[in-house]
Amino acid sequence: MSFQVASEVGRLKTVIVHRPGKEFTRLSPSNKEDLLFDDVLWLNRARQEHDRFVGAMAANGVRVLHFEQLLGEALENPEGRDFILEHSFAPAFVDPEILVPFRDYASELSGADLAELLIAGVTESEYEELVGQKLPERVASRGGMVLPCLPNHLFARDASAWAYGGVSVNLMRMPARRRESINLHTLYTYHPEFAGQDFKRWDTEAFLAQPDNPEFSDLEHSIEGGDICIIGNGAVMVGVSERTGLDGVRNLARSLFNQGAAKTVIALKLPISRAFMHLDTVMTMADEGTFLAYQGLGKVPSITMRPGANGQLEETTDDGPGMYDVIAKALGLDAIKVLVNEVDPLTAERDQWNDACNLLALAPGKVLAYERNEQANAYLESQGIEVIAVPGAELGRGRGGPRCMSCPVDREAL
Ligand SMILES: NC(=[NH2+])NCCC[C@H](N)C(=O)O
Repeated sequence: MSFQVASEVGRLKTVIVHRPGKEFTRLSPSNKEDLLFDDVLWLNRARQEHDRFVGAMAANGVRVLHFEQLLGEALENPEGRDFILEHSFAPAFVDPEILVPFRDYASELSGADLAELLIAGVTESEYEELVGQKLPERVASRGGMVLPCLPNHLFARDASAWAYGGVSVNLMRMPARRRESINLHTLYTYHPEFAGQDFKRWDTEAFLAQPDNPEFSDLEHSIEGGDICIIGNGAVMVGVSERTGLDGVRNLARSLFNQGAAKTVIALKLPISRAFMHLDTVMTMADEGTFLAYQGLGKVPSITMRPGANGQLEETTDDGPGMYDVIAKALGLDAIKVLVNEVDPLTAERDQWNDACNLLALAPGKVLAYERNEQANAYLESQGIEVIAVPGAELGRGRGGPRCMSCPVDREAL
């Protein structure tokens, strides 16, 4: 397998996805907000939709890897297993009183069963049956889960993101998603198809400072893949958002520059809100030099980072008006094309909420999009973009579309 993501739109070759599973049987009206979902899901329908999504990629020659299977395989490696047992069964996530028997139980599982348990979590009632011990009264009275489920693995884009010849395992902003990074680190470090292969890690120090650190208070260091857009020509555009802090962008820029993997990183300052949680909820690429943007985004301020003297970052700021020129310059183009569907603002807002801007390019000018955004897709077609529409009535309830649900590992250069 080769590992190289040098653009957003070159022909997509290999991708990691996560098919929704048992974790969604735990998503409920009382916990959905903490788990970052706007509604509960009908699991079987969500799985059918996801199969269509995967089928559309496979039909276009994409090799689709399944996260849960990869994690299970990585956990067959004793060191991978030890790492995950130590950091996931840690006081930050599991009540200290049950930590030891719970970890002992988990350590006996097969790789596949342990992977499922880590993603699906364990409810209080399951615990007693599985571990064969009564839950202490204090723990049992919480009415929740003794190991929380991780439904946001569905959005495979966020916890790790590939850029040029390497991957960043990300420091997630929201507590509900922090354990995802532990799983991704385990996969990339211990899975036979990834371990020791020819790729870099952009995160290492940041990640290792985080795995199960209960304080994790320095949110300016967080970064999530939905904010990271590999625009090409050695440039990366990163949203500073509800999820990504400016220091997180700077850390990524330093890692990329130190290895000569990139020469420009543009930090775009987004409004801080759930609807705009990541850059890819409001702006993605559809073709070479061509972007699709939500009309409500407008032009936002940016900081352009380039390698400076003595390993420092050289930063140039723009207050907003120059946004498109800043991007064009990083791409070495005279201008970029930004497609904005000028419809009634309420329509635009509804479409954006349903991920109309969250495109996954399979090749230049050929994108996957949710079929529900009929009018937005017709607009794209009118602009010469080929749209392959996939269902997302259930999948979209967590606010993520085709781009969010995919983690490209290998993409042809332009
Ligand atoms: N790249 C993205 N836009 N991901 C969407 C993530 C949605 C997820 N429920 C969250 O709130 O974290």
